[in-house]
Amino acid sequence: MDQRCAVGLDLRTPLNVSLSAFYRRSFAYHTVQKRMPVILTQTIDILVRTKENIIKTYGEDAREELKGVIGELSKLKYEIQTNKPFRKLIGDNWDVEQYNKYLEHQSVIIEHPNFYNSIWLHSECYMYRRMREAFELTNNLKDMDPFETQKVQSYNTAKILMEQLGNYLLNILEKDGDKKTEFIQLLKLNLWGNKCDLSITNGVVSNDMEQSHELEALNTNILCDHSENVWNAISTDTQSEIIDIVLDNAGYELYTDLCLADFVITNKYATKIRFYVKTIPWFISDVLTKDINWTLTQLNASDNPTLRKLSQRWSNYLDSKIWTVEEHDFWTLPVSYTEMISYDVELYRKLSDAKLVVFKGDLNYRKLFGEKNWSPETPVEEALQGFHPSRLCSLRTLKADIICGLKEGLAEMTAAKSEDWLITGNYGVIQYCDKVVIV
Ligand SMILES: O=P(O)(O)OC[C@H]1O[C@](O)(CO)[C@@H](O)[C@@H]1O
Ligand SMILES: [Mn+2]
Repeated sequence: MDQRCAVGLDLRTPLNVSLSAFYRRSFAYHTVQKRMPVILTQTIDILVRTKENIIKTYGEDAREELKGVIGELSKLKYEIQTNKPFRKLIGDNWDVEQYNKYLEHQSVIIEHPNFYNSIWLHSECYMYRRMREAFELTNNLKDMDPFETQKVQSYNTAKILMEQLGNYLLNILEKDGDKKTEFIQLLKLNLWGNKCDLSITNGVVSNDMEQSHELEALNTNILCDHSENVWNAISTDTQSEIIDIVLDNAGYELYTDLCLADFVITNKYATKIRFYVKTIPWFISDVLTKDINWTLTQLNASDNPTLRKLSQRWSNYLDSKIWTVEEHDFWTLPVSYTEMISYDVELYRKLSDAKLVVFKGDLNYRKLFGEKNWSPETPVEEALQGFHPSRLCSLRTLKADIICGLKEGLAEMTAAKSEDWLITGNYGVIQYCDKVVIV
């Protein structure tokens, strides 16, 4: 464990120590203090505003239950604001047991784990899992996604960008261009798709991406660019023909993921792509299976021929199992990926069968690199702390104060240009790590 208990409040996070709201100058503190209560307030607001629609969809019996859910969410907000200790989760799912075991283990290390003395990952995941619990314990609202309204808005905001990217994709799929250049271009477009995330904006849909026609200009903000290594990893033959993509957000980001996957399949760099989704509503915008189906239906109903064409191509990939959607509860546990082997060894083995595993987004980054305040020059291989199921790639725009794998001095230079460089989503990394075999 780290020295959280040994240092006073009001400090920046010490090096090599777990991120936590215990450190007042951290983004974790700001998140627990300001952002998490706002997310709960907004979710409650939406439920209240759309009450009649919800009842129409889920039936009259849902009326009282919805009240109960709103009550639970308000209670949770109060618990955060008054820093109450975490309680055990209720339910019979596998993940409930894992959360409770984890809490028990934490209680041995820290007295009464709570939002401000726990590892940030635990505090934040606990909030989303508690939100889920409120729905799960009802009879009629079990399947409800409280973030659906925001996801729909986000999809609608991105339509113009989707058309542009769709035209570009169909064009490069038809012509005999330089595949490496095209792949790297798509990879970078995909990276910037991660700027569109709803939890960082507290659920507010920004039209940032819509305005930014010059995505190219953003590429100068890639602080570590291993695109060439990623290209080499996909374009050289290995025993495996599978590429795994651990998805992050629905909306424009998901669309960029599907575009990249189409390019990979059409050009035969893999024969199969497995998309890993969350099994419960998560960090507002994270992809669930139903979001993929919904997206394809929307694209198919579009008045734009490019979007319709892509939807048909992608539905065919799914029907013929060239693309599959994979559900595992592990992804929403409050633990880092070094712990995957002990929580879900089958999943670790499954990832090992892929020729490359692509991790999308900021939260995956935090989990890949153990939610620690690394010195920015720490090599990626070291910060992975033994998590090497296969060749790994992380595409992430910076939205949390954790970073590794940067060249000497780059962190300081970037901070001098932009004080908030770690959290605005304006900077990105494309980081690659070869499979490391420990003998
Ligand atoms: O969708 P992403 O890229 O994983 O980002 C989730 C966001 O939520 C946060 O956890 C903050 O609450 C950040 O780490 C990150 O900005
Ligand atoms: Mn996300």
